Amino acid sequence: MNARHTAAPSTDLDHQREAIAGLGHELRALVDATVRTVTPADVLHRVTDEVRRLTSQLTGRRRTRTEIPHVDEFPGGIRMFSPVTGPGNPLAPPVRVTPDGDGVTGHCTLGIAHEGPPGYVHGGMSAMLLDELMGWACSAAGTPAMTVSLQLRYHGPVPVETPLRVHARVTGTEARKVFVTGSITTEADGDRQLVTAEAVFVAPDPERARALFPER
Ligand SMILES: CCCCC/C=C\C/C=C\C/C=C\C/C=C\CCCC(=O)SCCNC(=O)CCNC(=O)[C@H](O)C(C)(C)COP(=O)(O)OP(=O)(O)OC[C@H]1O[C@@H](n2cnc3c(N)ncnc32)[C@H](O)[C@@H]1OP(=O)(O)O
Repeated sequence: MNARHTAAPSTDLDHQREAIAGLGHELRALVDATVRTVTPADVLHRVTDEVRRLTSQLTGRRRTRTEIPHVDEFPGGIRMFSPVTGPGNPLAPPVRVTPDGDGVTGHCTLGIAHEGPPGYVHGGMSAMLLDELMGWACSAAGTPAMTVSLQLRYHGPVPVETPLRVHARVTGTEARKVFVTGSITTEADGDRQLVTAEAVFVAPDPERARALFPER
């Protein structure tokens, strides 16, 4: 058992978030094992039955499409099930986001499950990381907003199984529009930008925001 499971949670919310993160962590390991295994078909069939049995245990009420999970802070905070930063989402690496001097920086390592060319990250995955981090930069600048335009340049392939750094910063605003740039480098070579991005985000007007996020 690792520290993730033994640390004493301070509140019910912490307890729930820890449980969600614990399941996400194990599912991520399952996904990695699934895309790597060369095990014979009979073992795969056995595991398939076992996974089906486990899935059937997640019963009870399911959240609705627009429901914001009670473990989340929206907008601009913890998103437990984000496909990029959510510790509870096995699709997420997950990226750890920290504020920095002029925006936000994300740290993550992608696996074979995120592969495009063999050994390298899928271009759509790079776009997703940048889109998300640029969204965090908007929130960090006090303007939660949604992407209306995203342009990427792929300068060099991004390796899997290599610690990465994703940086995003707001370069300007114009009424509800926010202009943002972003980049991906390896941790080892922070000067060599492998992917760069430019995006426009728009903070929805209040009426639009109420219609889009009725549960907020
Ligand atoms: C109740 C409080 C809640 C507040 C919550 C507010 C925001 C929270 C939002 C996000 C944060 C949450 C989570 C972050 C998660 C992920 C991060 C990754 C980001 C994404 O994954 S996000 C998904 C993909 N994203 C979309 O799904 C957007 C689809 N879109 C729309 O839903 C509308 O577009 C909307 C609502 C954004 C704005 O609608 P609207 O009605 O409020 O604004 P409007 O149309 O008036 O445009 C205003 C000005 O933007 C210009 N403009 C518009 N489009 C443009 C374009 N393409 N290029 C250049 N400029 C453009 C116009 O030209 C005008 O400019 P001007 O005023 O100068 O004419």
